[in-house]
Amino acid sequence: MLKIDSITKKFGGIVANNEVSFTVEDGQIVGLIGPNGAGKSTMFNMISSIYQPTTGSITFLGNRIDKLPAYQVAPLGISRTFQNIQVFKSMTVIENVMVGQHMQTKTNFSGMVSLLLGSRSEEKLVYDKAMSYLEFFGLENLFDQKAASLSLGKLRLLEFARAFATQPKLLLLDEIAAGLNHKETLEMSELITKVRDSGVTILVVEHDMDLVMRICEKIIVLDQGTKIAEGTPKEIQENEAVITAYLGADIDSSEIMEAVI
Ligand SMILES: Nc1ncnc2c1ncn2[C@@H]1O[C@H](COP(=O)(O)OP(=O)(O)OP(=O)(O)O)[C@@H](O)[C@H]1O
Repeated sequence: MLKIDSITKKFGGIVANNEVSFTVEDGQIVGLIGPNGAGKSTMFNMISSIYQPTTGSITFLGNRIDKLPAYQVAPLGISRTFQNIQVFKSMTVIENVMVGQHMQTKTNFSGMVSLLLGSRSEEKLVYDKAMSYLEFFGLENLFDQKAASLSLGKLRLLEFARAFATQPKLLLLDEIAAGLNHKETLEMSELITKVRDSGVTILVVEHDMDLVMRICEKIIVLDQGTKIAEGTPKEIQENEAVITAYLGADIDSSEIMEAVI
């Protein structure tokens, strides 16, 4: 589904990604991990075309996307959430999801605004569909609440629901569990798996190792811009380069995973 081929991204003298290559297969949940500053967000920003790579290529479903502007990449079937949640805080929960749906209807954004105002016959259809997304994410009882009034956990769910409502083929989740408590993180893990089971391929950037190890089939590890490991959760937990990158020291691998997890 997604092929990252020898991607390098430089910001002046800083090499944020250095010759990074990996693939994401259809139906997988893949984790992109690494210590702070490893280049994870930069990679996400290139896949969603916020940045263009300095060199290398990104292919999505057989099409080169690394030179496309972001507004052309999203309709191809890539959606994302952001580390700093980006929902419309003055809109209600259901309105946020309806806006997320606009790419999948014949209605453009201004049409969607009139739709939100209730002037189109398509409204009920879009509203009902939005409500079914809210039910999927357990947010249906909050449908008429302003997003600004939601807790962090519910806001993360709302952003997830809004991204899912665009009906992506590939969903990029950027630290979706950041700030969540243990119970919320467990629920988020189950939700991510449920979304994948509904037919969406998922790439996650995540610092919560418990979540990553539980849900990912494959994990890519970056350190200082360079890919240092790739493998199953078990392989990654036993990888010496990963252990050293996280703790900056040579210690026993059983200790590291306790420390990291
Ligand atoms: N727009 C930018 N301009 C200059 N340098 C940048 C820019 N974006 C990222 N960098 C640098 O690129 C490197 C990789 O940053 P990036 O944010 O991708 O890492 P990360 O793995 O996502 O880190 P974190 O886990 O802390 O979010 C860092 O040295 C960062 O300072």
